[in-house]
Amino acid sequence: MSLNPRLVKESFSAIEPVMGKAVAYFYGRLFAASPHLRGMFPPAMDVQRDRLFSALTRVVWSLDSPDSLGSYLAQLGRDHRKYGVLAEHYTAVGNALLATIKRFAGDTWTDEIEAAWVAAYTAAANIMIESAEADAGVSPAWWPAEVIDHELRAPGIAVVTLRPGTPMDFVPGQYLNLQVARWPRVWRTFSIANAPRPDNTIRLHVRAISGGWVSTALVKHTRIGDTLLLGPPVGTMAPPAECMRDIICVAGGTGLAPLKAIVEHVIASGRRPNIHLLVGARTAAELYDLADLSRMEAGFPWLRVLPVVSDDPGYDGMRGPLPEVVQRFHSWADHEVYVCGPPAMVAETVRRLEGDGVPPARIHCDPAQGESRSIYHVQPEIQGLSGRTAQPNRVESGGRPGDVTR
Ligand SMILES: NC(=O)C1=CN([C@@H]2O[C@H](COP(=O)(O)OP(=O)(O)OC[C@H]3O[C@@H](n4cnc5c(N)ncnc54)[C@H](O)[C@@H]3O)[C@@H](O)[C@H]2O)C=CC1
Repeated sequence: MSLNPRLVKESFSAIEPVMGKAVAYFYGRLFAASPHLRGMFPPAMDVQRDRLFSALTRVVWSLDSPDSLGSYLAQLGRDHRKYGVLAEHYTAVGNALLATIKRFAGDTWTDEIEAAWVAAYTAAANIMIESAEADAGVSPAWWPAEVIDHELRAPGIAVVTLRPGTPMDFVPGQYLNLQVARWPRVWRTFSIANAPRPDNTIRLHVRAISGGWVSTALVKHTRIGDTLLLGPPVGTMAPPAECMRDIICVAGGTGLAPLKAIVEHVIASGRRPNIHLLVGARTAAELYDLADLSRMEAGFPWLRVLPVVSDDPGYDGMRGPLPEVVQRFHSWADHEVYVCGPPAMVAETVRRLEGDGVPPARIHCDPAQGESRSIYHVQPEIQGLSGRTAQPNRVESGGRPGDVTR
């Protein structure tokens, strides 16, 4: 059984335009074959669908980059330990996935394509399983964490400080999944907004998103003394290693969180690069962390914090759309660049910086965070799998798209 990334990618691109239907079909198929799995998922599946789509897209389009795919899958495997599911679910998920791809590929499906998907899924699932098994020996599946501080910093924006029951190792720039008691099985991602601290506390910057269950619970209904559940830290954004270049960080809204962690880390490392931190908000009132940032600036003369307000003509400071302000402020071609915030802001900032000659390898942004943005979540299972394989069965039957209960 050998990998054939080309065949997997070609068949996947045929499905991408109807991905919404395909993902709905996938879950229908999965729950029809394994009804007991439904209870492991949240009541509302909308975010879940996005997560599956994100994960699948990322895996398929990374098949030619085994190193980065391997570390992504290993992280995904470790992260899935918190769902507390069982080994055989990998097979159930694989079967449902294969049936779905076959159904939506229609006439283009061949035995060769099927073999390519079986090989790819089996390899991916085995990396996740092995990584989770290795992690089980050294790290908890999740961390209960106590809320030790809760500050409402602006309308709908809170800074929440947590103390995990056992210390959590993480890299500045990483994020984690979080569950509140009010919404069991609903996990949302938030970046850790500080570098590791001696007291092991973790800070989160949270904006209550309209319709966002977890973010609203965190901002409006969480009190000091409450307990939350944290998944393991994930994500690949990290401080520059051994790099003497100057740094620019472009933070949109609560996208500030991981960039603040990175800046804290660089300051604590003893290095002295010049750091420009551009902090964008729509209104001055939403510059929720300025007091803290000013303190950092006062303690580290190489840091310049530059607030930028986009939607308030009366604001007495730098005004305008953040990507435009970044571009016109300075040439950043020699800098290490970190960008985080709303996806469109990130994309536009990156586009402009690349246009101005910043090499893509020096631009760092993580693909997802916050309640409004979803993360990979295939929801297979993980524990106690030595010697077992997650290989799905060949597709045995198929109905029409939408015929999810067959
Ligand atoms: N809370 C967290 O831990 C993290 C959150 N994020 C993400 O950061 C984002 C933060 O959202 P908000 O605070 O509501 O930001 P926001 O909507 O208030 O915007 C923040 C800044 O980005 C600019 N901006 C927004 N949309 C833009 C666009 N289409 N083009 C150019 N500039 C644009 C605004 O003008 C403003 O300067 C969310 O997407 C969230 O998922 C990312 C990482 C961590």
